[in-house]
Amino acid sequence: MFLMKDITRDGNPVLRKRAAKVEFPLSDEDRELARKLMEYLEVSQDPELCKKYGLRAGVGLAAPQVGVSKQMASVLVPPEEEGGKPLFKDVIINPVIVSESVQYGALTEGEGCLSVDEDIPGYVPRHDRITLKYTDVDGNEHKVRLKHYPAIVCQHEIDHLKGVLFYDHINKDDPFEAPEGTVMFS
Ligand SMILES: CC(C)(C)[C@H](NC(=O)Nc1cc(F)cc(F)c1)C(=O)N(CC(=O)NO)CC1CCCC1
Ligand SMILES: [Zn+2]
Repeated sequence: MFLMKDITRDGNPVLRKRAAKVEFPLSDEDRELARKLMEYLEVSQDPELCKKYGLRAGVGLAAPQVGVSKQMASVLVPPEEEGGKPLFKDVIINPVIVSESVQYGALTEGEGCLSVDEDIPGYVPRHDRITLKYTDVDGNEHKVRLKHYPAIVCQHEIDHLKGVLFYDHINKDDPFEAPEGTVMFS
Protein backbone atom coordinates (compact mmCIF):
# COMPACT_ATOMS: atom_id res chain seq x y z
CA MET A 1 0.00 0.00 0.00
CA PHE A 2 1.35 3.45 -0.84
CA LEU A 3 2.13 5.69 2.14
CA MET A 4 3.13 9.36 2.25
CA LYS A 5 6.80 8.28 2.22
CA ASP A 6 6.20 6.76 -1.24
CA ILE A 7 4.89 10.02 -2.71
CA THR A 8 7.51 12.04 -4.61
CA ARG A 9 7.72 15.70 -3.64
CA ASP A 10 8.25 18.88 -5.67
CA GLY A 11 11.93 19.04 -6.67
CA ASN A 12 12.06 15.41 -7.72
CA PRO A 13 12.74 15.52 -11.48
CA VAL A 14 10.23 12.71 -12.14
CA LEU A 15 7.47 15.29 -11.50
CA ARG A 16 8.74 17.44 -14.37
CA LYS A 17 9.05 14.69 -17.01
CA ARG A 18 6.58 13.76 -19.72
CA ALA A 19 5.31 10.32 -18.75
CA ALA A 20 5.50 7.42 -21.20
CA LYS A 21 2.46 5.83 -22.84
CA VAL A 22 1.30 2.58 -21.25
CA GLU A 23 1.31 -0.57 -23.37
CA PHE A 24 -1.68 -2.91 -23.55
CA PRO A 25 -2.39 -5.57 -22.44
CA LEU A 26 -1.11 -4.33 -19.09
CA SER A 27 1.89 -6.06 -17.58
CA ASP A 28 1.34 -7.54 -14.12
CA GLU A 29 3.50 -4.69 -12.82
CA ASP A 30 1.28 -2.02 -14.43
CA ARG A 31 -1.88 -3.77 -13.23
CA GLU A 32 -0.49 -3.75 -9.68
CA LEU A 33 0.46 -0.06 -10.04
CA ALA A 34 -3.12 0.79 -11.10
CA ARG A 35 -4.53 -1.15 -8.17
CA LYS A 36 -2.26 0.62 -5.68
CA LEU A 37 -2.98 4.07 -7.13
CA MET A 38 -6.72 3.56 -6.56
CA GLU A 39 -6.17 1.84 -3.21
CA TYR A 40 -4.38 4.96 -1.93
CA LEU A 41 -7.42 7.12 -2.68
CA GLU A 42 -9.90 4.67 -1.18
CA VAL A 43 -7.89 4.24 2.02
CA SER A 44 -7.14 7.95 2.33
CA GLN A 45 -10.82 8.83 2.01
CA ASP A 46 -11.70 6.53 4.93
CA PRO A 47 -11.28 8.83 7.94
CA GLU A 48 -10.13 6.02 10.24
CA LEU A 49 -7.64 4.45 7.85
CA CYS A 50 -6.47 7.91 6.76
CA LYS A 51 -5.55 8.71 10.34
CA LYS A 52 -4.16 5.23 11.03
CA TYR A 53 -1.69 5.45 8.13
CA GLY A 54 -1.02 9.20 8.41
CA LEU A 55 -2.18 9.93 4.87
CA ARG A 56 -3.45 13.10 3.18
CA ALA A 57 -6.98 12.41 1.92
CA GLY A 58 -6.66 12.42 -1.85
CA VAL A 59 -9.00 12.64 -4.84
CA GLY A 60 -6.39 11.81 -7.47
CA LEU A 61 -2.92 10.29 -7.70
CA ALA A 62 -0.73 10.14 -10.83
CA ALA A 63 1.96 7.50 -11.41
CA PRO A 64 4.82 10.05 -11.48
CA GLN A 65 3.83 10.91 -7.89
CA VAL A 66 4.95 7.45 -6.85
CA GLY A 67 8.07 7.69 -8.99
CA VAL A 68 6.73 5.90 -12.07
CA SER A 69 6.84 7.99 -15.25
CA LYS A 70 3.87 6.33 -16.98
CA GLN A 71 0.59 7.81 -18.27
CA MET A 72 -1.64 6.45 -15.52
CA ALA A 73 -3.59 8.17 -12.73
CA SER A 74 -6.32 7.21 -10.30
CA VAL A 75 -9.28 9.54 -9.76
CA LEU A 76 -11.86 9.13 -7.01
CA VAL A 77 -14.22 12.09 -6.65
CA PRO A 78 -16.50 11.44 -3.67
CA PRO A 79 -20.29 11.73 -4.00
CA GLU A 80 -21.77 15.13 -3.27
CA GLU A 81 -23.99 13.61 -0.59
CA GLU A 82 -23.06 10.86 1.86
CA GLY A 83 -23.69 7.34 0.64
CA GLY A 84 -24.14 8.34 -3.00
CA LYS A 85 -22.14 7.10 -5.99
CA PRO A 86 -18.72 8.75 -6.54
CA LEU A 87 -18.91 11.54 -9.14
CA PHE A 88 -16.00 9.83 -10.92
CA LYS A 89 -14.01 6.71 -10.09
CA ASP A 90 -11.48 5.08 -12.42
CA VAL A 91 -7.82 4.63 -13.23
CA ILE A 92 -7.28 6.69 -16.38
CA ILE A 93 -4.58 5.34 -18.70
CA ASN A 94 -3.13 7.24 -21.69
CA PRO A 95 -5.72 10.00 -21.10
CA VAL A 96 -6.34 12.64 -23.77
CA ILE A 97 -8.53 15.72 -23.41
CA VAL A 98 -10.21 15.78 -26.82
CA SER A 99 -12.23 18.94 -26.28
CA GLU A 100 -12.54 21.63 -23.63
CA SER A 101 -14.88 24.51 -22.89
CA VAL A 102 -13.78 28.04 -23.69
CA GLN A 103 -15.10 28.90 -20.22
CA TYR A 104 -12.65 28.46 -17.36
CA GLY A 105 -13.39 26.94 -13.96
CA ALA A 106 -11.37 27.38 -10.78
CA LEU A 107 -11.65 26.35 -7.14
CA THR A 108 -12.22 29.39 -4.94
CA GLU A 109 -9.84 27.92 -2.36
CA GLY A 110 -7.13 27.36 -4.97
CA GLU A 111 -5.44 24.00 -5.31
CA GLY A 112 -2.93 21.88 -3.42
CA CYS A 113 -1.05 18.76 -4.39
CA LEU A 114 -0.02 15.56 -2.65
CA SER A 115 3.46 16.23 -4.03
CA VAL A 116 3.64 19.85 -2.84
CA ASP A 117 3.92 20.23 0.92
CA GLU A 118 3.56 23.99 1.20
CA ASP A 119 0.39 25.97 0.51
CA ILE A 120 0.65 28.08 -2.63
CA PRO A 121 -2.23 30.58 -2.73
CA GLY A 122 -3.92 31.63 -5.95
CA TYR A 123 -6.55 30.64 -8.50
CA VAL A 124 -5.71 27.79 -10.87
CA PRO A 125 -7.76 28.49 -14.03
CA ARG A 126 -8.75 25.29 -15.80
CA HIS A 127 -11.43 24.38 -18.36
CA ASP A 128 -14.82 24.12 -16.68
CA ARG A 129 -15.89 21.27 -18.96
CA ILE A 130 -13.82 18.69 -20.81
CA THR A 131 -14.31 15.63 -22.98
CA LEU A 132 -11.80 13.03 -21.82
CA LYS A 133 -10.74 9.90 -23.70
CA TYR A 134 -8.83 7.22 -21.78
CA THR A 135 -8.32 3.48 -21.55
CA ASP A 136 -9.10 1.53 -18.38
CA VAL A 137 -7.08 -1.35 -16.89
CA ASP A 138 -9.04 -3.88 -18.96
CA GLY A 139 -8.20 -2.09 -22.19
CA ASN A 140 -11.66 -0.60 -22.67
CA GLU A 141 -11.71 2.85 -24.27
CA HIS A 142 -13.84 5.49 -22.60
CA LYS A 143 -14.99 8.92 -23.78
CA VAL A 144 -16.50 10.93 -20.93
CA ARG A 145 -17.77 14.47 -20.60
CA LEU A 146 -16.89 16.02 -17.22
CA LYS A 147 -17.67 19.38 -15.68
CA HIS A 148 -16.74 21.36 -12.58
CA TYR A 149 -14.91 19.44 -9.83
CA PRO A 150 -14.38 16.09 -11.61
CA ALA A 151 -13.10 18.04 -14.64
CA ILE A 152 -10.71 20.01 -12.39
CA VAL A 153 -9.35 16.83 -10.78
CA CYS A 154 -8.78 15.08 -14.13
CA GLN A 155 -7.01 18.14 -15.56
CA HIS A 156 -4.82 18.29 -12.43
CA GLU A 157 -3.86 14.61 -12.81
CA ILE A 158 -3.30 14.80 -16.58
CA ASP A 159 -1.02 17.80 -15.92
CA HIS A 160 1.15 15.49 -13.78
CA LEU A 161 1.61 13.21 -16.78
CA LYS A 162 2.98 16.23 -18.70
CA GLY A 163 5.31 17.41 -15.91
CA VAL A 164 3.03 20.34 -15.03
CA LEU A 165 2.21 21.29 -11.42
CA PHE A 166 -0.86 23.30 -10.33
CA TYR A 167 1.07 26.43 -9.38
CA ASP A 168 2.44 26.71 -12.93
CA HIS A 169 -1.03 28.03 -13.82
CA ILE A 170 -1.21 30.71 -11.09
CA ASN A 171 -0.89 34.28 -12.40
CA LYS A 172 2.48 35.53 -11.10
CA ASP A 173 1.44 39.20 -11.05
CA ASP A 174 -1.96 38.69 -9.43
CA PRO A 175 -2.47 35.16 -8.07
CA PHE A 176 -6.15 35.85 -7.44
CA GLU A 177 -6.84 37.12 -10.90
CA ALA A 178 -9.10 34.81 -12.86
CA PRO A 179 -9.80 35.12 -16.60
CA GLU A 180 -13.09 36.79 -17.58
CA GLY A 181 -16.08 34.50 -17.10
CA THR A 182 -14.28 31.93 -14.94
CA VAL A 183 -16.73 29.73 -13.05
CA MET A 184 -15.55 29.84 -9.44
CA PHE A 185 -16.66 27.04 -7.16
CA SER A 186 -15.60 25.19 -4.04
C1 LIG B 1 -3.67 17.83 -2.21
C2 LIG B 1 -5.00 17.53 -1.54
C3 LIG B 1 -5.39 18.70 -0.68
C4 LIG B 1 -4.82 16.28 -0.66
C5 LIG B 1 -6.10 17.32 -2.59
N1 LIG B 1 -7.35 16.99 -1.93
C6 LIG B 1 -8.35 17.87 -2.05
O1 LIG B 1 -8.22 18.90 -2.72
N2 LIG B 1 -9.52 17.69 -1.38
C7 LIG B 1 -10.19 16.53 -1.18
C8 LIG B 1 -9.60 15.34 -0.71
C9 LIG B 1 -10.42 14.23 -0.57
F1 LIG B 1 -9.91 13.09 -0.16
C10 LIG B 1 -11.75 14.27 -0.86
C11 LIG B 1 -12.27 15.47 -1.33
F2 LIG B 1 -13.55 15.51 -1.65
C12 LIG B 1 -11.51 16.58 -1.48
C13 LIG B 1 -5.78 16.19 -3.56
O2 LIG B 1 -5.97 15.03 -3.23
N3 LIG B 1 -5.28 16.55 -4.79
C14 LIG B 1 -4.88 15.45 -5.65
C15 LIG B 1 -3.44 15.55 -6.13
O3 LIG B 1 -2.58 16.19 -5.55
N4 LIG B 1 -3.22 14.86 -7.22
O4 LIG B 1 -2.00 14.86 -7.81
C16 LIG B 1 -5.18 17.91 -5.32
C17 LIG B 1 -6.55 18.37 -5.87
C18 LIG B 1 -6.49 19.86 -6.22
C19 LIG B 1 -7.50 20.05 -7.31
C20 LIG B 1 -7.66 18.72 -7.97
C21 LIG B 1 -6.93 17.69 -7.18
ZN1 LIG C 1 -1.16 16.77 -7.64
